[in-house]
Amino acid sequence: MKFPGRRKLKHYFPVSQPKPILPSIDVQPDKDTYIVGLDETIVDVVANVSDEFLSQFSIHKGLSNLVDTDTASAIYRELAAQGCISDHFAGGTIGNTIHNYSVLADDKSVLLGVMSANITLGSPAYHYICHTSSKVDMNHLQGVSGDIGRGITLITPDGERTFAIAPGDMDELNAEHIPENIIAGSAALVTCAYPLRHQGKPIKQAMLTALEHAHQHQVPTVLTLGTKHLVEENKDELLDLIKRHVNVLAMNELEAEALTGLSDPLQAADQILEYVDIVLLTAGPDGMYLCGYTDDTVKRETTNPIKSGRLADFNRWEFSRPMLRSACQNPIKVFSHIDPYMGGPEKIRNTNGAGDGALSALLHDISANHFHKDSLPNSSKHAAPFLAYSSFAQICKYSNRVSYEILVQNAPRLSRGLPEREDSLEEAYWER
Ligand SMILES: Nc1ncnc2c1ncn2[C@@H]1O[C@H](COP(=O)(O)OP(=O)(O)OP(=O)(O)O)[C@@H](O)[C@H]1O
Ligand SMILES: O=c1[nH]cnc2c1ncn2[C@@H]1O[C@H](CO)[C@@H](O)[C@H]1O
Repeated sequence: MKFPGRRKLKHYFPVSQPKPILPSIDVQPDKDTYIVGLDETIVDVVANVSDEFLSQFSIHKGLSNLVDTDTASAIYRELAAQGCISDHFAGGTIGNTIHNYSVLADDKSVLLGVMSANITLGSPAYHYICHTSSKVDMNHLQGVSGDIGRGITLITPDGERTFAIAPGDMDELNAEHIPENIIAGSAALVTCAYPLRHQGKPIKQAMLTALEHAHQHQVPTVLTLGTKHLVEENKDELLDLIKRHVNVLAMNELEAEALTGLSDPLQAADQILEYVDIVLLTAGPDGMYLCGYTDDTVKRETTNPIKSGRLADFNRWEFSRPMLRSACQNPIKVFSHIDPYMGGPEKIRNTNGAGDGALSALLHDISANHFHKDSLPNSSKHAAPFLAYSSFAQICKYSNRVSYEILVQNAPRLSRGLPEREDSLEEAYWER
């Protein structure tokens, strides 16, 4: 082979040197830092519609609606006839979260779920694979004969997104495809409550098995609630699952209210902290809350202005780092809140995936702590068994920033990482 430019022969094949080790794509539990996500694999079929279109098919705005095959086909036909399907994006709330994690961390993650065994051009599975980061290890997926799920994503003129979900084979994932060793070596396991609405399907048991493995191997477990009516319809079962298996619970304010009956996000988070160690609660234009525990001996006071809501001076200890409640001798609750980055974008393209983006940033912080602890166990950063690398306030900033990035684009997944250094917020703000 001829190489371009002038080279010395000995540089062509440096046989006296050991072969360079090529980075492997497969996750290696003893070497890599990674997270595992279990999801209903779904491709989002995006269409812009009017509010009347939603009423025509009795679709509840802002929520994830399960539809049967006939209704899905009728919606699809109508959208195709009106020519308003704009895109196919890989979706699924956990698929989005771990893809974003891999983009932000520039590191590996593992996806557990199903995938069509035979993928044809233009099929849902094809779109899914095309739009997923190569750092997401898909070697543990279960092959199925049919299609993955289709999430018809209906965007109304206000930018709000509503789903009509046609499940396909997305719920066929079975417990035999849950690799215990991969979960045991991970920095966190993240999954969602959606499988609970498919009671007779194998995915529910697969999810429980994954959570049990994580629990057994002291891997932090993260659950996201999905959508409001799912919480309303499965509240008791969900609460039971949360109390037994979940460390970090993510939700929006509607799901928090459905779970607790409390419309005030702070009060809802306060109550949910009786069951879990960290609560990530996103509240659309009202920003987000990150709440949890730290030990009294390592609490740190904020230098930000003190805020009060239904709880007085609630953000006082937001410069503390999260800990498992069981790891604290004297646990204290910590609450942090942040308004949308730069007051929110001037134009929201699509809110789809904004909450998933926030969660991926939190997961990145948790895995960074795991990595740092593995590399430098004696560092003062690990003087106490913290769950995350940064403080509640800092994680809020990061999560909020990622959500902003999702709001200004059409897809629910990041196409690139965040800039290393942000412009000064003030300058960028006043320039626009
Ligand atoms: N209208 C808005 N204006 C400003 N910021 C917003 C708006 N909507 C969302 N955000 C930002 O995005 C974050 C997450 O949004 P939201 O609460 O809508 O998530 P979500 O309902 O869980 O979304 P999804 O389920 O689609 O991932 C908010 O905490 C906020 O920072
Ligand atoms: O029933 C479901 N199961 C799994 N993911 C879902 C379901 N409904 C909607 N989404 C996913 O949620 C993401 C935004 O948070 C969307 O990308 C959509 O695919």
